[in-house]
Amino acid sequence: MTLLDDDGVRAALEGLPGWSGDPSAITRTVEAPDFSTGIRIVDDVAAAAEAADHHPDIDIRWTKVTFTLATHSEGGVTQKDVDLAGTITEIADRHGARG
Ligand SMILES: C[C@H](O)[C@H](O)[C@H]1CNC2=NC(N)=NC(=O)C2=N1
Repeated sequence: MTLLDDDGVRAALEGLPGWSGDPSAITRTVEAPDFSTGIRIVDDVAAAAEAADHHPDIDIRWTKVTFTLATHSEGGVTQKDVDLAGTITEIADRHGARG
């Protein structure tokens, strides 16, 4: 899996609303309608991560859930991270999260 450079990450972020980052990692904090919904988002993301064999760092703070993605084996952001970020966005949108 090829590492994305600065321009590659910038271009990818244009297609990922709410995400920010640089070639080391990309991140997004979503705000769920309530704590339980946040946990359901995390549960659905966990299933997607297992299916993709690619796993985000996840920080849960009441209704705010932060996802951070990097490909550890490559030392930075790859297409795998961009793809999972898109899936996380779909999941968060489906559960009515903002941010
Ligand atoms: C063997 C397995 O494919 C690797 O350990 C996977 C698992 N999940 C992973 N997740 C993330 N975010 N980065 C990785 O490099 C990674 N590697």
